[in-house]
Amino acid sequence: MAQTKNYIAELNEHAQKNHLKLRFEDLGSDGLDHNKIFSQKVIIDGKDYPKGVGKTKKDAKLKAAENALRCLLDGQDLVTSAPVKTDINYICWLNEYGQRNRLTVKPVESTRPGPHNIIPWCSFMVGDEEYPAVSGKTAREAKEEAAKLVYDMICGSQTKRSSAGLVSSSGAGSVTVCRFTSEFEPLERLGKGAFGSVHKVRHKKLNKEYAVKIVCYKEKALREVSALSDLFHRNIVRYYTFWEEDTRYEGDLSFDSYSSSHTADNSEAKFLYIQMELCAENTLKDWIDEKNDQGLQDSKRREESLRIAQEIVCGVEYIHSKNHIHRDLKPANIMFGMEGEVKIGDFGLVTSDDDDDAWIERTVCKGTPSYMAPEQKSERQYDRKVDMFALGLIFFELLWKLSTRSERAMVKASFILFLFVFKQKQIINSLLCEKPEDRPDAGALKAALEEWTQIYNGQKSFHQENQTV
Ligand SMILES: Nc1ncnc2c1ncn2[C@@H]1O[C@H](COP(=O)(O)OP(=O)(O)OP(=O)(O)O)[C@@H](O)[C@H]1O
Repeated sequence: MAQTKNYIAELNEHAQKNHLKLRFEDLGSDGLDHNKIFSQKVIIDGKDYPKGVGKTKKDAKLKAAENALRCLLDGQDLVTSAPVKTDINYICWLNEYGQRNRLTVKPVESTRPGPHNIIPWCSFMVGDEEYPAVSGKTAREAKEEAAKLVYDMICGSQTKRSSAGLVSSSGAGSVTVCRFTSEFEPLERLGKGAFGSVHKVRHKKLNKEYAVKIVCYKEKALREVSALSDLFHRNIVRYYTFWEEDTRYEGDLSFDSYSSSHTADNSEAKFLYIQMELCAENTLKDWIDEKNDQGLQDSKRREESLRIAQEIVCGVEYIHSKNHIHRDLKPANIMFGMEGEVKIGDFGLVTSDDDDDAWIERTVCKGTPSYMAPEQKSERQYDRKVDMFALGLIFFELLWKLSTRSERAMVKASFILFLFVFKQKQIINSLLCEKPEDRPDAGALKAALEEWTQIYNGQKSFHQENQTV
């Protein structure tokens, strides 16, 4: 069962830390004895915060604390003592709420004798939940008041904020707080891919930085989340959580063209927000470009390349051990952690490879064309060896200045020379085999790289010793 957060304790702590004078005010109750509704509000340094309502005093207090915390942490405007005027049609809102959540919404209208005349009363049944009855001067007013009460209890009297990105409105009068901007402070947009964008954010309460990727729910997003949540490895970008929102973050202009083509005709379209560890801003693509600009095929580059190659293959071995195929390995999808360690990211095309021996039928042509294995471009059946082919090309780029596709093709053609120079014959040659079954798996590649490193280090120390004699 989902646990309610202790907003009262959190608010007390916040007030203590910031030397604020905090008190709760009991606003009494409404309704009949068996079906009362309680209200409370928070007053901090003499200022009122939105009231909280609930079926018990404790619920109302909790809701009031939650409302105040939201205001304080988001910097939301305070409510004034004057009632907030809204143009929300509460009955419409309630009907839409019922439709969205597949709950029946039924008004229960009645009349009760008053001191001078008959008074109309109304309450609502929403699903199995019976909300308190309230009275009005007319039957319509009683119904509206009853719907407003349900709205207050569900939304906690939060008033709609006008600033962009903080509230998402998903229908006439419907107001929901956007989790992205209420929990996080967006700092900058880090990247924009074909399906969405990635933002650097700060968690407001934890004061820690993360990356949040926002993608349209219907595309590759769920596959990405599901794979990431299976994976926990030093060389794979760490996943924390995801959530779904009806709308995109409004500060995210990258969706403008996307949303018009993908969501305009689909009011059901939702967005997934994926919270991940924040990596350094430079990807492996930037690393390669930088080395190529320096123009040297020096020993330092070879040493660093070897370390990077080893870490990539460790990550890939782990991905394969969990029966996943990445399918889009390329330098732009390989990032670095804050200590320089490799972090494989972008699991948007990941697929499962449950059967070790069988070639599973897959969608043709998924991945980035220039890194695709031959069978990935043309055949419906391929396996994890497509990742090994991409690794072969990545290793080439790590070691050599290959800036264009034609250069890459040329090096493949003058392969013998390349292999002779670097004694990498078996490894890279085998990774780029046309036939997937001839390519090594990640475990064999890792072992070969370790051997290569030992030989390289041995040669290096031999060379250094000879130079110092
Ligand atoms: N965890 C992260 N930390 C820092 N930057 C990140 C992180 N994840 C992604 N990025 C940045 O955002 C860019 C786009 O991310 P990503 O590749 O996941 O998006 P995408 O929409 O799947 O892209 P593509 O079109 O390449 O498939 C990356 O190239 C990288 O620069």
